[in-house]
Amino acid sequence: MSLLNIEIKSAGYEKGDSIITDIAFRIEQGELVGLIGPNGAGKSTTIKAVLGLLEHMDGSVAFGSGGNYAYIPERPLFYDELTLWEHLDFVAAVEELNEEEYRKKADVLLDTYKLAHHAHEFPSKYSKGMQQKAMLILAMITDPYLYIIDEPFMGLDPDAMKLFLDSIEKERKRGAGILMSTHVLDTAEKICNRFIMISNGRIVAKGTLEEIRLQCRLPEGSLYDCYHFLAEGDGDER
Ligand SMILES: Nc1ncnc2c1ncn2[C@@H]1O[C@H](COP(=O)(O)OP(=O)(O)OP(=O)(O)O)[C@@H](O)[C@H]1O
Repeated sequence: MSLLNIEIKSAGYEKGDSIITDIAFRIEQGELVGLIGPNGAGKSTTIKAVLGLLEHMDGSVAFGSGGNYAYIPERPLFYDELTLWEHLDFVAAVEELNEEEYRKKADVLLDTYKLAHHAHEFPSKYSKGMQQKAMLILAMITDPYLYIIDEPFMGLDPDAMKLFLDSIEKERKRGAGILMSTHVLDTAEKICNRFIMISNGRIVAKGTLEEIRLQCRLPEGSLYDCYHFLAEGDGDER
């Protein structure tokens, strides 16, 4: 059974308003799938459809059984009056995590991401990159079977970027599936197993880089070359 199986005929923010059309794909265990496309193409809308946040949704979204999924939004969200440790305690309570185990795991993650000294401060006051790292820790603490990540690279410094990529790889090896939207194509090309390219609310190509190259007739092309070929002329006009 796939970790995620989505078949959207049409979806949008208001009844009858179709922003995305005929979007269908699956995510299997241990797969990192890149959701790629120009500004306004419909990547965030696709993610919102998966999360069940759209007013208009004609189609189906099926999650594989066996645990929880984690959503990491493009703009981190925190409770103003809670410290990072209090956020961790909150997530642990909601997810009913074993106290001893999650505290041990949290210590390691806080250390790895160099947030141990800031764990009793308010994440709402962190820098952008620190907030992104905090969001990632809050997601990883729950051992999700599926991650849905909207543009993770903005604001991360080179060390944080490497940490993030290492974490993603570790989670993938554990068997978690990951759907990740991004504009950072050279990184996506290196780390994603498959891609879904969206333009004007529709899938214009999907598959491995090899398969996308074939679809674009660019046998030697980079992901950027294929993206450029597929998105050319689309811009953000709809
Ligand atoms: N809350 C909203 N209400 C109405 N329309 C919206 C809303 N959010 C986005 N849209 C519209 O949906 C379309 C797709 O936007 P979406 O945010 O999904 O694009 P994206 O591919 O994630 O772009 P970006 O790369 O800029 O983040 C755009 O035309 C946008 O104007």
